[in-house]
Amino acid sequence: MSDTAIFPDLKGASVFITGGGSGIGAALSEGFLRQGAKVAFVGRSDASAFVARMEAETGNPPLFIQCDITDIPALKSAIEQAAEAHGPITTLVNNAANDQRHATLDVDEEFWDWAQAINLKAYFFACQAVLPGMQAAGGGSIVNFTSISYMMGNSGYPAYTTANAGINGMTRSLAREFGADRIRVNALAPGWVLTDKQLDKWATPEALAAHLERQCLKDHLAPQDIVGSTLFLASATSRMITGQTLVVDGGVVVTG
Ligand SMILES: NC(=O)c1ccc[n+]([C@@H]2O[C@H](COP(=O)([O-])OP(=O)(O)OC[C@H]3O[C@@H](n4cnc5c(N)ncnc54)[C@H](O)[C@@H]3O)[C@@H](O)[C@H]2O)c1
Ligand SMILES: O=C(O)C(=O)C[C@H](O)[C@H](O)CO
Repeated sequence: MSDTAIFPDLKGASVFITGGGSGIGAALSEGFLRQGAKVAFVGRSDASAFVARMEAETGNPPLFIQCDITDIPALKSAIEQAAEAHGPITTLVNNAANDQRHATLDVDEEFWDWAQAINLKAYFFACQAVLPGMQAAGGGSIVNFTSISYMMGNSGYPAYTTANAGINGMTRSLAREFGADRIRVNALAPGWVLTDKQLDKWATPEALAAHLERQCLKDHLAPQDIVGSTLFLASATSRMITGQTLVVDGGVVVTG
């Protein structure tokens, strides 16, 4: 991992990350662990190999709780379990999502509900579950991952882009409602980040070249490129920033 600034207030902080065992989420887990934070994360599949690797490489093992975030009672119970182990959660990172491609005319109600359950509903109920603990702790920071895909007006995954836009509205409303409690709620919109899954599923040479053409900065983003901005939004370094969407995309220029 490339060098990242140290944020002293994150040492010992109780951090909860959805989907923290692979993709961008794994880089985020590692980034918080290297700050000395107490990290709990949820994911659907067994993450014991990742936990062991983090313990070996950072000396600070994360707590993994197996959970499908579309099961809201299970998600709430995982958040309670994390708070019991690490103390009230003062940083929530809503990261888990699914950008499965789909054509508008093929979407049925079941698919729509599934897409919103992962990409929007779980975000809201994770926020709801951590807010009372943050109020009692005197503050906290929530980082909701969204995407530039809806800002670009991309086709090919309309249920996902709808949820991404919804995340920004939810972020601004929660920032307003809980600002007086010193709880900050921000969104982070990555550009195209070349995770193993993106490379495996969607990244053709043509699509990559076309995307780079639209970026001001001519390097593709890696998961590590998202870590510093997330740590910044979590830490008190950004204490007067709330209700914002931070775009980390290499400067994508959106045209007609
Ligand atoms: N990779 C990109 O190019 C990109 C671009 C823009 C935005 N984003 C956003 O960044 C975030 C992370 O993206 P990523 O590319 O790392 O995704 P990913 O699909 O590689 O990883 C998502 C993680 O969430 C977990 N997850 C998915 N569904 C789950 C469920 N129902 N229950 C529990 N865990 C579940 C997965 O197991 C995985 O660990 C997402 O919010 C995504 O919208 C990614
Ligand atoms: O949000 C996602 O999952 C993306 O992959 C967004 C990318 O920037 C997009 O696919 C590139 O056109």
